[in-house]
Amino acid sequence: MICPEEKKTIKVDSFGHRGISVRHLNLRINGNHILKDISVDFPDRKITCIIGHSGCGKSTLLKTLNRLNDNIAGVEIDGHVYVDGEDLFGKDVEVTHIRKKIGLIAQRPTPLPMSIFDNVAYGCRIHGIRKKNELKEIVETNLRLVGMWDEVKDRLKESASSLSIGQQQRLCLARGLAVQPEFILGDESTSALDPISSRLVEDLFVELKKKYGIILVTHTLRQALKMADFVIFVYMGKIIEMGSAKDLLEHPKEELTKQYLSGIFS
Ligand SMILES: Nc1ncnc2c1ncn2[C@@H]1O[C@H](COP(=O)(O)OP(=O)(O)OP(=O)(O)O)[C@@H](O)[C@H]1O
Repeated sequence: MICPEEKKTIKVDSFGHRGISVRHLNLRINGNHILKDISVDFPDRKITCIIGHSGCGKSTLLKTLNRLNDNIAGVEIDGHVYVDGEDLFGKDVEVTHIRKKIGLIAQRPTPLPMSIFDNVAYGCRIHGIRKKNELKEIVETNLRLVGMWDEVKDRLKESASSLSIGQQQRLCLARGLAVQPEFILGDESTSALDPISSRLVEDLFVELKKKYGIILVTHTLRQALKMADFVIFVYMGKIIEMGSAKDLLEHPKEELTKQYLSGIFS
């Protein structure tokens, strides 16, 4: 599914699922070449984990897929990212449209300073949904999806900040899912959580891949082993190796990948 060769349109597999295609993506900040000629396909309904040393560009790659690097001072981006055949950097593409399609779950939970209900309803209101009953249904559906409905159904009007950190992270996931994205990006989304909350979110990602394409940055090889269908190893801004999780994690081909994995596992 993941292949580096040149393609201008995204591949639609035999089930009609689509994905994100990155082609010759370069990103510089104040002349520093951070992402170097990245070409990769991220398949739909699979989990792809991006691994690599601190500072190699994992988060920058993820943020680029959500157009979060656009406003960094001194940033220059060239190359292409296609989502449903649409160029992410195309002239007429609106950032809100992209963020609806591709939701990002940050490292630390980022609940908005409002109630639990309003957090989940937030994006839908922005996208024009106003009817109370419709919003109620959306909030319930998405809180159920992240396994939180029973925990919070009697306190929906309470501030989101009253939730535990693990609950806040699941709430953020519910907020992202409420606008019906196609892809979910997770930037070390469990690293601020306790082990039990972390496992809950990991299990959730595995469940969610039935409906969504998921791309996760992780430092935890255990997570990659548990969740990933595909793994990409990045070193100093370049993709060194990519492939099925089993092949790459258990039988890496490249020396740099071997060194990285042996350092982590030893
Ligand atoms: N806003 C910025 N301004 C200048 N340099 C930046 C900026 N954001 C990232 N960088 C640089 O880009 C490089 C890649 O950073 P990035 O955060 O993508 O790495 P990472 O692999 O996600 O690291 P970590 O695992 O530690 O989170 C680093 O050298 C970093 O200092």
